[in-house]
Amino acid sequence: MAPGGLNAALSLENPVFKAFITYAVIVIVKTMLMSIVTALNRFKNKAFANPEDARGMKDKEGGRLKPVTNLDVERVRRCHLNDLENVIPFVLIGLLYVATSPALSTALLHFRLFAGSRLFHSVAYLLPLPQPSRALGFFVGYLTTFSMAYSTAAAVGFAL
Ligand SMILES: N[C@@H](CCC(=O)N[C@@H](CS)C(=O)NCC(=O)O)C(=O)O
Repeated sequence: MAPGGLNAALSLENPVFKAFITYAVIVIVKTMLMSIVTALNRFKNKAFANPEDARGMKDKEGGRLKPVTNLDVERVRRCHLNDLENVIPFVLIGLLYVATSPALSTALLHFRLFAGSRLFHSVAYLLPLPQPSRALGFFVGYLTTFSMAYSTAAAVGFAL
């Protein structure tokens, strides 16, 4: 723990905390944008989740649009869910990690690897790129968060 303890670690004077806030905001906003990408794909494919969402829109025969499952929309939804499965642990573990006052260079390496891997995961999922591209994006991010979790637990001496 740095001199000044938890207050100093979780202060805007701490460059590690400031870097964490920046990268956390990037991956959270990126996750939020998946809702917009989902909505755009719903309109593009006329694939709505609820009857009321398709109000005023007609099918090819001029009838009322019925809710349908669309492969493209489902792909975006899985990508969004995968972000949630990974970004939430990163943000929670990241806060604990910052509290242990890691070196700035080590912390930045973790934050950049995580953010870069999540952006790559989405590109690989949405284009899509051939596997194992997406799996690589997933595992780099997953292992990065795991490494932060291990460092955090080690910093407190695995105090069970
Ligand atoms: N919830 C995930 C757990 C495993 C995982 O995240 N795998 C990565 C690499 S293959 C992935 O992109 N899965 C696709 C997905 O979550 O839709 C799944 O069902 O696949």
